[in-house]
Amino acid sequence: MTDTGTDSVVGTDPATETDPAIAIDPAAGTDADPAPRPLTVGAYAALAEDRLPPATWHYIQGGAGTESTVRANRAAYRRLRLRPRVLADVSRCDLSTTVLGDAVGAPLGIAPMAYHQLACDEGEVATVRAAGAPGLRIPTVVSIFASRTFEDLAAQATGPLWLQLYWLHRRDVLRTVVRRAEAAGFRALVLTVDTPRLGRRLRELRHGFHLPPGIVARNLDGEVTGFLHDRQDGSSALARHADAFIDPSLSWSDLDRLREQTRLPLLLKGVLTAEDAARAAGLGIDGIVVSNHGGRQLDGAVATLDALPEVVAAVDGRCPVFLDGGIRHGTDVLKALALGARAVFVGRPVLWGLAAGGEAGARGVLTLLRDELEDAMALAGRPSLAALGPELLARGPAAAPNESYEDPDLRKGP
Ligand SMILES: Cc1cc2nc3c(=O)[nH]c(=O)nc-3n(C[C@H](O)[C@H](O)[C@H](O)COP(=O)(O)O)c2cc1C
Ligand SMILES: CCCCC(=O)C(=O)O
Repeated sequence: MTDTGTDSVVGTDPATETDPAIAIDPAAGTDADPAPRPLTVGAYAALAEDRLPPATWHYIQGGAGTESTVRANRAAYRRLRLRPRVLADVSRCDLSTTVLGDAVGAPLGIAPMAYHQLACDEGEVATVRAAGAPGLRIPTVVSIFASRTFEDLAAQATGPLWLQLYWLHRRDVLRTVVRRAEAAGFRALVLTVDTPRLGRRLRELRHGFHLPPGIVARNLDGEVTGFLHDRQDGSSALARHADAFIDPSLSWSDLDRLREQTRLPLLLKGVLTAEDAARAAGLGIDGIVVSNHGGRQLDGAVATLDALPEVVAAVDGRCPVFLDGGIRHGTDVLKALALGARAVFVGRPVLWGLAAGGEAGARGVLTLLRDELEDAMALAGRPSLAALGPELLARGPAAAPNESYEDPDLRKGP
């Protein structure tokens, strides 16, 4: 991937007619429609934007307030340059590793996102099938607001499933979803701690965002799903739903009660400081996800790549540290791993893939990131994940954002 890389496309590739991972559109690559094969994650964003209703696109794409944290997440990657080593025998690059004890094909995972059926009819079923593709077998963090049932997902998944939780007022409902996830074979719980209320997402407000009929939080009963389908101009149904059902009193003392209910490992998602990371590690938490919710919560929050080193230092090996936010290229993954992330989670690009081509589209996005990471490891002279460390990185000068889809998050304003 180069900074000048635009979404220029190759011509008709014979492979597009046979490989569903590439022919994300049934007509793609045929004489009738010599459709482009997406060469960048950003190209999937372009396809998604063309296919999704504007309100849905803006819900997915948007951040809070001025979206400065969305931009900061990307800018942090542009400030770091790579220091390649040579003569390192890169004839074989090994991307496989373990996360929470499970073998995975690459140090990648899918960040929890609500309502994948907004992007394609199969919703999260398509997502977990893509994550389980040979060569990937990466974890999917299933949102408590998933639009397909845990049981349907477990039946289709070949990679690990983790369940993301919001701290609902209704603890009885939380207990039930945890029990169901355990019974379905989920491997971990991820408690999101950056959302005592929803960030002020101007795109949602502008579009009066609400869920279309037929898309529901399939794993929750109707007692905790109010407001989601009600349109009100200038207001977000999701924000009203969160105000009503997410308990903002969540504090450190609640973690023990959650852990008493389950033998599954418990991770915290949304930690951005050494202070909180040290406290979590001291309490014996099983993993930390450095995240600012893709810039959708506190506008102005620090970029996740910038927060990562202090969190890794504070945790000091007591639990694995993961990161999400702004991962769009294999080199982004490499930079986060070099700063100590055990693996990284991908958010919006997965929904772009789903919108562009369902399961095959999501698989295309994930495979692209995996392949780009392998390229980057080979070219940086680091054939093994174990060999990655901060000596791989140099500071700036920051490369300017690319005007093309290279940086899809910058492509269109609210
Ligand atoms: C459409 C959408 C829905 C999301 N829903 C959830 C959710 O239900 N729970 C959660 O913890 N995070 C949620 N997130 C945040 C993601 O887990 C993740 O932190 C973020 O998307 C990562 O940044 P990226 O999109 O730049 O990769 C959502 C993000 C998006 C874009
Ligand atoms: C109430 C939360 C909705 C899903 C979410 O976390 C998001 O849109 O970022």
